[in-house]
Amino acid sequence: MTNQSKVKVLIADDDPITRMLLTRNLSSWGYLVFSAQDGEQAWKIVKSEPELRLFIIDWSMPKLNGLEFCQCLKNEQDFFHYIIMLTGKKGTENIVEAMSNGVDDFVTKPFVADELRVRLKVGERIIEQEKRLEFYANKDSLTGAWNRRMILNHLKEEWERATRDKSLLGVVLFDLDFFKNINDSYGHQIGDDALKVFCSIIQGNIRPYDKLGRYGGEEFLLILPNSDDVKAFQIAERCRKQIEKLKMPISGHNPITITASAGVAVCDAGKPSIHELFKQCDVALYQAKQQGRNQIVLAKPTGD
Ligand SMILES: Nc1nc2c(ncn2[C@@H]2O[C@H](COP(=O)(O)OP(=O)(O)OP(=O)(O)O)[C@@H](O)[C@H]2O)c(=O)[nH]1
Repeated sequence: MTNQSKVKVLIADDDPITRMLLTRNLSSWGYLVFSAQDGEQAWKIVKSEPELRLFIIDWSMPKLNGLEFCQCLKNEQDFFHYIIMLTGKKGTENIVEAMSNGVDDFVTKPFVADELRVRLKVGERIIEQEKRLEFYANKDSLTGAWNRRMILNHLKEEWERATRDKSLLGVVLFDLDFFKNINDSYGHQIGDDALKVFCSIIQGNIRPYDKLGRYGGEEFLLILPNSDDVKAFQIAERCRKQIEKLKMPISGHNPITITASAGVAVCDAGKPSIHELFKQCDVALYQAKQQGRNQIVLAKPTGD
């Protein structure tokens, strides 16, 4: 198993012997272990390892104790974490206090390895279920792009950030060309495949912090933080070229090609408003369709 495919676990304990025992056991069970000697160090690791979801945390630690660490996690990150508190404390009162403060499971030291192992497995199962729920709530199940609600949320967040930081924000509204013909000629399944291929091409051409979402049936919104009009246009054009070049194999037919048109608009330090920005994209997209499709049009700023 490569390190990339291993489940990550953060252990935080001020006792070096516990850390050593945990690291040895967890590594032999196939986990990728991150180790911290206090809550503050644990918090730093959380910031640099966003995929961490599973934690074994001591209660009494210097700087930030286990319960405070839990509160930070729950307050600052809106995805699910599974936290096992491994502590010298015992008894109902402590269990109630820990679990009322966001801890998911409670194990008293000294731990029994086999028991800890199955408790970690429970955590992994719950995290997997939560990830599946997150996916269905936030993503378009066909293409894996953000769904309409989420991409509009992201647009609002990025617009607010650009306003605050006085930075640029590029937005691209894509629409597949003559998509109805694809469905009518080859069936809905091929239409669905074309949507998936389209999205994978775009995802392969954007930066990790850019966001692609399905705005409507065959309309997709791409958010490009810190991109001026030249950069946003270039990214859209690069995607368009790759889409037009692709030959989609279809059984019983010659491979088909798909094309897309897009409108690009940019805001600078929150100007224009989201509403206007979107309108500009829409007008530019309409123009791209009118001019013959398979092209990108950069919106003309109209003032807000
Ligand atoms: N296969 C499939 N088709 C979809 C999906 N969502 C929307 N569509 C189809 O997309 C087509 C969009 O058609 P139109 O709005 O007429 O646009 P178009 O044919 O792409 O033409 P232009 O945009 O003018 O180039 C419709 O036939 C919808 O049924 C989907 O999830 N899967």
